[in-house]
Amino acid sequence: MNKLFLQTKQLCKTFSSDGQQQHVLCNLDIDIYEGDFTIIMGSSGSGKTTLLYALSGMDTPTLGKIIFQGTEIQDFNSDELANFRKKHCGFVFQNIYLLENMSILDNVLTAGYLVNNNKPEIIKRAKELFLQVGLTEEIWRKFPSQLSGGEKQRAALIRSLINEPDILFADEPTGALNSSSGKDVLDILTKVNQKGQSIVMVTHDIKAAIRANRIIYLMDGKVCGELHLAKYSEANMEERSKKARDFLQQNNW
Ligand SMILES: Nc1ncnc2c1ncn2[C@@H]1O[C@H](COP(=O)(O)OP(=O)(O)OP(=O)(O)O)[C@@H](O)[C@H]1O
Repeated sequence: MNKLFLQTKQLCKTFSSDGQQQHVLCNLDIDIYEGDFTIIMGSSGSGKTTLLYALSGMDTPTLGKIIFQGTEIQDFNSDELANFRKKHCGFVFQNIYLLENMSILDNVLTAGYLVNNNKPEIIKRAKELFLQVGLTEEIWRKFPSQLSGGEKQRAALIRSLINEPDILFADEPTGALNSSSGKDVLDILTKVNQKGQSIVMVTHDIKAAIRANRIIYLMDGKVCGELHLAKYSEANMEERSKKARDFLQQNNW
């Protein structure tokens, strides 16, 4: 088993509105391992995004601990949290959030320069990543509004990887894409994971879920099931699809 990397201990998140409390995450103990592609699934409202936001320091838990490589991040102040996110985490979302007034290349470089002021190194890495995901120079010179949804999501992925994050958090990154663009994005995620990138991703899509080697199923803010799979390869697609479908059925998905 890979090295323990990110952990929650008795993690709770409660939202309060109009005098009502909603316990969205309830005493979660989750271990995430380095190099894993971990998927979080569950029905709508089960707390998947809330968990992802807590794990990545984008939101603070109500109770409990989040331990990243031995450091408890829930006690960080806002500057320390911002620093943690900038240095260690990459993010991709269903809504892509590229800056519209900059070229795709500048979107990526700007993210890179926030962490590394060695500009030639960032430019070199950005160009290598663009070519790896099949975005040509003609495309990276364009502005976001001139790209297809799939191209934009690939660009957003490059932006999230430019600083070589320890962990990539993804919230339904294929949710708004057609199946061919979705597959391109999943192929990239699979490739970077095979090179060692740790990924935690929320999805509703079984095609996305079977790229992972671990699926955690949430129900009402608790872990109600977990499936371990071999690392993805085209050769074991059928077998892993069946295992994932059976697992999801057992969990009344
Ligand atoms: N900032 C907030 N304030 C109040 N309630 C919230 C807030 N964020 C989330 N919730 C509530 O917490 C519950 C869980 O939300 P969350 O987005 O984590 O679910 P999810 O499993 O990701 O759902 P979906 O699959 O529909 O995206 C929902 O009932 C939601 O309304």
